Amino acid sequence: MIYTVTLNPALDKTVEIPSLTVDSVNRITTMRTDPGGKGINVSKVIDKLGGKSIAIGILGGDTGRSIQTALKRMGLETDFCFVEGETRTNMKVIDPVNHTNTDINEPGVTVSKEILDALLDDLLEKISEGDIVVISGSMPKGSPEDTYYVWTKACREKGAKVILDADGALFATGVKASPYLVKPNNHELSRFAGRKLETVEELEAEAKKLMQDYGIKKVVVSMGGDGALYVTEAKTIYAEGLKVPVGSTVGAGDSVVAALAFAEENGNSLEDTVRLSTATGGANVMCSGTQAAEYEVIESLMPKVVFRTL
Ligand SMILES: Nc1ncnc2c1ncn2[C@@H]1O[C@H](COP(=O)(O)OP(=O)(O)OP(=O)(O)O)[C@@H](O)[C@H]1O
Ligand SMILES: O=P(O)(O)OC[C@@]1(O)O[C@H](CO)[C@@H](O)[C@@H]1O
Repeated sequence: MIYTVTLNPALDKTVEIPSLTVDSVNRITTMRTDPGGKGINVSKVIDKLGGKSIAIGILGGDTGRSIQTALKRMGLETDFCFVEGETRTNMKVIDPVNHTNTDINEPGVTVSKEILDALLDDLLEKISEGDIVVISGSMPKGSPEDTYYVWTKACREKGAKVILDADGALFATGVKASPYLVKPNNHELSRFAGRKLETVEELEAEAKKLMQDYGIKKVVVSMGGDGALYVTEAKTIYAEGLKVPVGSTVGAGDSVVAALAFAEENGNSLEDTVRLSTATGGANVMCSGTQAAEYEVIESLMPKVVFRTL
């Protein structure tokens, strides 16, 4: 089974504002809302790929209830813990004239360490050897900085494979617990390295260093429209990004993580994983908001994926 952990979900409100201008009145031309937060997006995409997952995490208030209802309506299995406060609403502003995507993310609810510990205990009771646990996104206020380290270590000790997708200090502490796979984007990996990594060679070297230093088995470095680098002990593959019409790039990384988890569960070869992840990423950027792409679109893109072993 695949479990996705979203400690700080969000209702994503995606609005279109042609020629967005700061210090001025801006008018919205279209808008949509989607249940979001990185782990939740992963669960939505796994479902489209034909897989099953259980989405866990923390929700609060009417916004939290509307997210839970939307996910149930999609047929997803969930097991969220409800806390005091209101789950955040994140604004995603798309400017179709200047081709920009601007994220305005709220901080989210405040939680206590006791709530996090209870949620982790609950997860540890559910998981067993061979399960996949996807831990991604930011954490609610009040969470200790080492939360992803603690969760990764505990899940790993139960024999689960942890996929970690986080940024900054959450990533830097999380990797110390040896997750199975990490998926930083090139900017996140640069921040971790403390210097700008520009070439594929520099990104591959840093990914290999991560694997050596922390015992991580696989590192996937995504590079937006420039594709992704898949680094394993056996080989490294570079996949070009697909040329697709862009609806919204928000959640592109989550869709790649979903494909990676799904491929891992199914024991896919690295080549098949690369094809599926690239097509899933491409199909999802064609969608508006954080809507998950239909499998037919993903399938139609698979033969177009271009990759090479480095
Ligand atoms: N403009 C684009 N055109 C085609 N494919 C894209 C584009 N942007 C992203 N992708 C696909 O999605 C994958 C992940 O994108 P990206 O590197 O932006 O992830 P990310 O930074 O983690 O995203 P996010 O944090 O918004 O979820 C890329 O490797 C690529 O396959
Ligand atoms: O604030 P975080 O947790 O880092 O990111 C949250 C978020 O931007 O990530 C998803 C896209 O990846 C969105 O659904 C959501 O709004």
